[in-house]
Amino acid sequence: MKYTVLGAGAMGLRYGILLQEAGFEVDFVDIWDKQIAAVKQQNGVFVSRDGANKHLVPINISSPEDYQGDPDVWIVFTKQMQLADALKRSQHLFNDKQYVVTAMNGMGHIEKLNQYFDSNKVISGTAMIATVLNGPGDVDFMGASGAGSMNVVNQNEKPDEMTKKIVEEFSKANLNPKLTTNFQGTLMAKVILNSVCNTLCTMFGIKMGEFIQAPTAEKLSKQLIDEAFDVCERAGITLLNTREQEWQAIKYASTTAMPLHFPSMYQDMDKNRPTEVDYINGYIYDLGLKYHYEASTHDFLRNLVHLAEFSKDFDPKSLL
Ligand SMILES: NC(=O)C1=CN([C@@H]2O[C@H](COP(=O)(O)OP(=O)(O)OC[C@H]3O[C@@H](n4cnc5c(N)ncnc54)[C@H](OP(=O)(O)O)[C@@H]3O)[C@@H](O)[C@H]2O)C=CC1
Ligand SMILES: CC(C)(CO)C(=O)C(=O)O
Repeated sequence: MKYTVLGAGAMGLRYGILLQEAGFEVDFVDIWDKQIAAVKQQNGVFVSRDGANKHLVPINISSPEDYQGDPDVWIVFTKQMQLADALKRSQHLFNDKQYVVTAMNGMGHIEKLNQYFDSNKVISGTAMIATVLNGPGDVDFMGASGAGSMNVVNQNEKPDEMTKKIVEEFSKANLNPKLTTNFQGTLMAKVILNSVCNTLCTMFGIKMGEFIQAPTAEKLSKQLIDEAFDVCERAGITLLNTREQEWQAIKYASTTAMPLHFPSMYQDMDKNRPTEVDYINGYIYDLGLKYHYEASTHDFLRNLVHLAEFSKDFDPKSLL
């Protein structure tokens, strides 16, 4: 099938290049001008694995306004804050026969996708695949080839032939997809993992492998897991994991799967960009409020991340 990636950043490049290398036709569309300019100027993307073996991979990249393709499947991987703009600028390229796949972190993206794609054509998921964009046109795939994995779930929870074909092609691309039929429970399980690993590693500027060795890691994680599970129970969401399995998933990711990874939220904070915390810890807190429950630790952490964002932007000279 033919794929077009919308959002050719770290994860968009990872998915698109792995599919391209597996023999599928892939184009890339981005709203980030510097990325398009760098890729065009150097005739491709520099790809490394764990910081080594940097090599140039040719790709087709355009802005939405310049793109003319008609893919079978869109793969959407923007940051949550960029999605509305990316979809609006690309809307002339969408049609009723196309499917859309996304494994963005946080929550908020599905409603935006549904403004352009029928829920029967929306396939979401979660990616345990760590990737770093060093800068425009330069991406680092973290972890050994084939090490990451993902969950795939239809918004309508009814996998059709097209879904099975996408899963088959993603398997050929070494993305290790696992099909589930619990939409909210699959997505929220990843939101909870990110609400622990991404947020705490970002606050302290540490890698996941460092966080998990801290004597307080289990206590901190379990407090956040418990609050998030309390919210989901009130919202009627049956999570994919039990509380204990969620903690084990965090331990496995941090100890074994990606100990050297700075989560994507840290990468944003480090480069003075806004983070996705409102779509992760903030989403959990806001969902709880709808059911008269305050996930106050998630709210406190969300506000700490915002304080850190603010302090990064703050000019101390303004105090003089
Ligand atoms: N990276 C990862 O390991 C994982 C990420 N995800 C999720 O996937 C989605 C896409 O995230 P991801 O692919 O990480 O993000 P991107 O790599 O797409 O983010 C890149 C964006 O950041 C901005 N940017 C500006 N300057 C730089 C720079 N020097 N280096 C890098 N980026 C710059 C640009 O937007 P602008 O100029 O407008 O700020 C650019 O479009 C998110 O929802 C994320 O949470 C999920 C699993 C793993
Ligand atoms: C790779 C992983 C799972 C780490 O939490 C992630 O989702 C991220 O970096 O945003």
